[in-house]
Order: sequence, then C-alpha cells, then structure tokens
Amino acid sequence: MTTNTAPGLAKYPNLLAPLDLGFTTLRNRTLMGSMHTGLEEAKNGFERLAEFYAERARGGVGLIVTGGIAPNPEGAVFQGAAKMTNDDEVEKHKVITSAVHKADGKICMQILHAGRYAYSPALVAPSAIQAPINPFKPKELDEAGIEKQIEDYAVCAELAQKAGYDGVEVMGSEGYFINQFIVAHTNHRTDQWGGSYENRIRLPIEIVRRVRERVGENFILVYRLSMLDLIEDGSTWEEVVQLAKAIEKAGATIINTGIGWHEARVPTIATSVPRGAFTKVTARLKGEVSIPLVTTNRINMPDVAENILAEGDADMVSMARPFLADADLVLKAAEDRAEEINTCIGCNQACLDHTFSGKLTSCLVNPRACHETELTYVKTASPKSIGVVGAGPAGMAFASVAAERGHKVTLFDAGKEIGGQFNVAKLIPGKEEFYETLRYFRVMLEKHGVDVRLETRVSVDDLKAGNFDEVVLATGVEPRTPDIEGVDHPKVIGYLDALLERKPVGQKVAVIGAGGIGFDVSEFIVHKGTSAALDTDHFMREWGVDLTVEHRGGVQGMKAEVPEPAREVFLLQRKASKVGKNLGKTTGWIHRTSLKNRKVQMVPGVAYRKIDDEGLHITVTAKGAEQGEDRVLPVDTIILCAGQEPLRELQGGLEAAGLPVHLIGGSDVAAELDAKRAIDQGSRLASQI
Ligand SMILES: Cc1cc2nc3c(=O)[nH]c(=O)nc-3n(C[C@H](O)[C@H](O)[C@H](O)COP(=O)(O)O)c2cc1C
Ligand code: SF4
Repeated sequence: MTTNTAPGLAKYPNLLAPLDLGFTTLRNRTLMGSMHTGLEEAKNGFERLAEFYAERARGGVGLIVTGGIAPNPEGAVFQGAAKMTNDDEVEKHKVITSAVHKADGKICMQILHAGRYAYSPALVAPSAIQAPINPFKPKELDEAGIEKQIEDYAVCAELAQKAGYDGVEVMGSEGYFINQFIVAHTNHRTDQWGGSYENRIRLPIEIVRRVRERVGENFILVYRLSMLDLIEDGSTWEEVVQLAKAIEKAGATIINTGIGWHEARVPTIATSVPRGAFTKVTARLKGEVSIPLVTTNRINMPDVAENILAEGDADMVSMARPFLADADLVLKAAEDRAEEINTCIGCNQACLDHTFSGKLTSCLVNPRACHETELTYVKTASPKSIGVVGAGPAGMAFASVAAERGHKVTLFDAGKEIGGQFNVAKLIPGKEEFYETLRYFRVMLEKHGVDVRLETRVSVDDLKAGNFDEVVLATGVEPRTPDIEGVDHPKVIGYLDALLERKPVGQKVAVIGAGGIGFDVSEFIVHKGTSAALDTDHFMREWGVDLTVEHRGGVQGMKAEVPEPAREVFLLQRKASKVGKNLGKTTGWIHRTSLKNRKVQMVPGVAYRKIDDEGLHITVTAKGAEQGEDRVLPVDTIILCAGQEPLRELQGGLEAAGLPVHLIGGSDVAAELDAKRAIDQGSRLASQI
C-alpha cells in the first residue's frame, strides 16, 4: 500500500509520512507494538502468526514488532516459551518473515529476556531479589553468566537476521531483565555491573553494541527504553537521558518508549488511562538524541496519533492493541475512512487478560484477532433473509458480519438506539471508549445495508410474517430481583434506574452485588466532576505520577490526590472471598483501588436479612468464621446489581412455528454484560450461516 497519494494524507500528513532510516525507509510512522499472542507456542502457531502479521502488513503498518522471543531458556517468560537459539527455530520464523514481506511489510523480532519475571525455577537476575509478582526467586548471575546472556542476545539477533527479519527490538523496559540491571532496587551488585549508574547501564549498552557488531549496519535495531519506571527507586530523568544517549552511541536505529514496570501500581494501558497519556514523557527526550523516537500507550485512533506527531512529541507512534482490534487501521486512515475503524477500547479482556491466564490473545471487539486462519468472513454463495431480534453487542456483531457476507439482514430493537447494554457501559467514568464501539457498529450496519428497525418490539407473528429463512434471538438479559424481605421498599432501585438517572440516588447507598455491574454502579455514583480518563493531568494527580520524572521513577515521594467522593457507598457481596475477585485479571486491582480511594466500603460474606425504613439489615460473616455479626446499614438508597436472567420469550413461539432459531449473547447464557462472549458468538454464527 502506498500512502503518499492517499486521500487521507490531508488529514494525517505526519502519520502517513515515510521515515527514512538511511539504509531503508518505513512507509509511514506507525509501529505495531510488540504483543506475545500465545500462537508462538501453539500447534501450527507460526503459520497462524504469519497470517496474523501479514493481514496487518497488508493493512499498511509501517513497522511490525513481534511478541517477545527469548534469547535463551533462562530468559523465557515461562517454561517452554518461544526462543530463538538455533537453526530449527530460524526455519520456523521464516514463514512469518516471508508472509510479511510478500505483503510489502517490514518486521522486527523482539528479543525479550524476562530475568526475575520469568515464571520458571531456572530464572536469573542481577541480584537474587524476588519480584513481588513472581513466586520464583532468581539466581544471581556471576560475571561469566552475564557474559553468556550478552552473547545470547547477539546470537539471537544474528539468527533473527538469518530468518529474514528486517531488524530486532531489544526489550529494555517494563521491569524485565535489562531494566533490572538499570535500577538500584533490583541490582545490588558491587562489581562492574552494579553500584554506580554507569555500571548499572553497562549491560544494555553492551547488548546493543554487541548486537550491532553482529548484524552489521543495515539492520534495524530498536531499543525499548524505560522512560518512566513507575516504581520507587526507579530512574530519574537525567539517568534516562544519559542512557538514551549511550544507546544511540552503541548503535541503535530507533528508541521506543517503555512505560511502567509490570509490578507498578499505576494503570498504564487500561481503558481508564487517557489516550496518549504518556506521550509527553517521550517528548522530553526529543532533541537529546538524533535517532527517531517512538511513543506509546493508548494511542488508539489516527487523529490521536496525528496530533502527537504534529506536536513534535515523537517521530513514530506505537500502537499494539489497536492492531488487534483492526488490522486495517492505517489503510482506513489513508483512505479517509477512519469512522470505519474498529477502535481498541483498552478493556484488556481478550488480550492481556487472556495472556495472563494462558489463553490465546484475541480482541473483544474483533474476535478474528489471532484467529485469522480459522474465523473468516467469506462472501456467501446462497444469500438468506435473516431477522435478528436485539441490537446489543451480540445482535450488532451478528448483523454486521452476516450482511458483510451478503445476507439480507433485518435488525429489530425495542430501544431508541442500537447498542443494548453498551449504552449503559459508556456512561461509567473511565469507560467512555464504549462510544467508539457503538460508532463502529452503527457505521458497519449502514455500510453493509442492514435494515435497522428501532423502537420496534417484534412478536412471533411479526417474525413469521417477515418470511425470514432464519431468526437470531439476541434479546439479551433483564435484571434479576433477589429474594430479600422488603425488596419492594421505595428505597430499593435497579442498576438501570441509577445509571440512566431515572430515579434519585441518596447520599448513603448500599450496592447489592459486587460483580462488574456493582463495581460500575459504585464508580458512577461516587464520582464527581469530569472523568480522569478524559483528562491526563487529573489522571496523573489521581495516581500520584510525575510526568517530568523529577521524582525517581515518576512516583517516589508523590501523593495521590483523589477527589472527595460524591456519596458514602457500601459495596456488598454474598461470597466471603475478596470483593471483585472475578473482575478482569489485569484490571481488577485498578477498579478496587479506584473505589477504595473514594472510600467505598467493600464488604464480603454478606447475608441479606431485610430492608425497611431503618435501612439494610445484614449479617456479615468473615472468611472462616463460624458466626456472623448483625449490622444495619442506615442507607437511603439500595441499588440491586444481583445478576440477570436471559430474555427468551420469543423462542418457544418461533420454534412452534417451525422457524429456525438461533440464540446468541445474553439470551443464550445470561452473564453480566459479557460483551466479549456476545461479540464472539455473534460473529462466529454469522461466519457460518
Ligand atoms: C496481549 C499483550 C501482549 C504483550 N506482549 C508484549 C511483549 O511481548 N513485549 C513487549 O514489549 N510488550 C508487550 N505488550 C505491551 C505492548 O507492546 C504495549 O506496550 C501496550 O499494549 C500498550 O500499548 P497499546 O495501548 O498501543 O496497546 C503486550 C501487550 C498486550 C496487550
Ligand atoms: S480486547 Fe480490549 S484492550 Fe484488547 S485489543 Fe481488544 S479492545 Fe483493545
């Protein structure tokens, strides 16, 4: 794809401008950030990865970086994780490089050594200091061991070159091996590899120098540099600059930005992080080095990227998850079709959460991500007329994919807008990105000619009269009312009443049910003023981050400034386990911290006795205790977030009438706004029908 004559050039002149690296030219300023997908270790994984990357290359990405590949077994993130250490592995990687080159793309292999983050007993590190997020304690390397690690990086880069890669990225951030040498917190050595800062940065400099020596001049060498560690004892800004200059001198072609160690307690990529929140950190390095700088994190749309580049904050933008959500992001920008982009909403639900639970990476808004060879949307040879009831996530996904494939689709919904429960989710502070998914589906439904009938509650007779070949029920769920004495008291309201502001909410509130909706409702009612997700300064103050990095690591000695909560809230759950245990693996702690900061009292082990004028009567039993304690919460509002029931009232009548019926989304299995499952199920059914 050439972008220099593209219609989108007027809108995105900086983003679509080529980048001359001297020995090679990148076609535009987008870098697909490194993401380990799980395919690296899966059966036929390399063929699948080849197609995954080739689609992104065809979609116009300037430079792709693979997920982290270990330079040796001790550096592997987990036992058996992919590495590049011999000719057999070189052969496997060739299928990726040739597929990407065939699609006119360029690709670097990321070399990632996990150090003390390696989830295996063979782990090594500068010092024997265990990471707070790893049950395994690392072994301290001796000098010969360090020399071996450096040599392994150099060999790994040479093998990557042999496999046809256009370059390598040396992963020097996020608290992995190299980062562990740089920071005094994890490096207690007293030899030439520890002590002074000069000694601590000897390792990354030596790695870059030796890699460059081995691969020659005409090979891209990206170094991912931790510019903001977000841990106490992290680097200062002067140290970051010193390292960047030394890395340039050692032979790097490009410096990419790394933000936050994995053990940091500041959100860096969640949906509640403002778009492009950390780019001003990269901007500070401009002028200090002369090689191109890449900025990163939550840059999810071309206009965000264009503004960053136009401001001169960086020379390239890295987008990782946005290319899971839409392989054609660059192409759509170049063709001035940005409204057709399926935007990454930063939810982490099908990408990072999957990674951390050993599942294949995918994407909530695009279930094809990492399933390119198996989930395909091909034109149908026998178009059908299909009626879809319910325009929530499942119905929208089904309708747009089925229509894209050439079916004639009519989509009914009783509401005034498409979107179902997404229309509620978008109202939660920190979840504003859901507006983008609604925009995407609205545009797709229109583009593929779906006949959308809003404010239309259809009956079995209507559907019979429609002469549909197939009917898809995506009618979703309705809130469940728990069986508690006094549940019909006027102070009890439903979560929709609260979120849609249909009924007033008092100053003292009990939220019954601490699933995703209970958390969302609590967040909604305790928040005052603008959402921090829309205001970078506000976000940084709330999480105690100093973007100038005058404080070590950007956090040392900083205090979080959280606004006073709007209400006093009790968030209650029946189970005695930790409140919010079932929230996303990588995001649950963020929601818990946000509510805790706003003084929400989270109470597990609750039995609900009754509701009356006095308030909510409960018995609280601590984990393992035999007897509970009776309490009365003197609240003036009680909000029910106690699960949902599937809505399937049309199913029986349609089946009796002999119409082929499919159930998808919440009407199949009621689950709390399980948009991931709903979109996946809708898209898969539509790919087969
Ligand atoms: C599923 C997943 C896997 C990742 N794996 C890696 C990795 O192997 N190496 C790396 O440097 N960063 C990795 N990252 C971090 C991304 O490169 C990137 O920094 C992060 O997603 C923020 O950028 P984004 O908002 O554009 O997605 C991963 C991120 C995700 C979501
Ligand atoms: S699952 Fe969520 S965060 Fe991950 S790529 Fe998709 S939209 Fe983005």
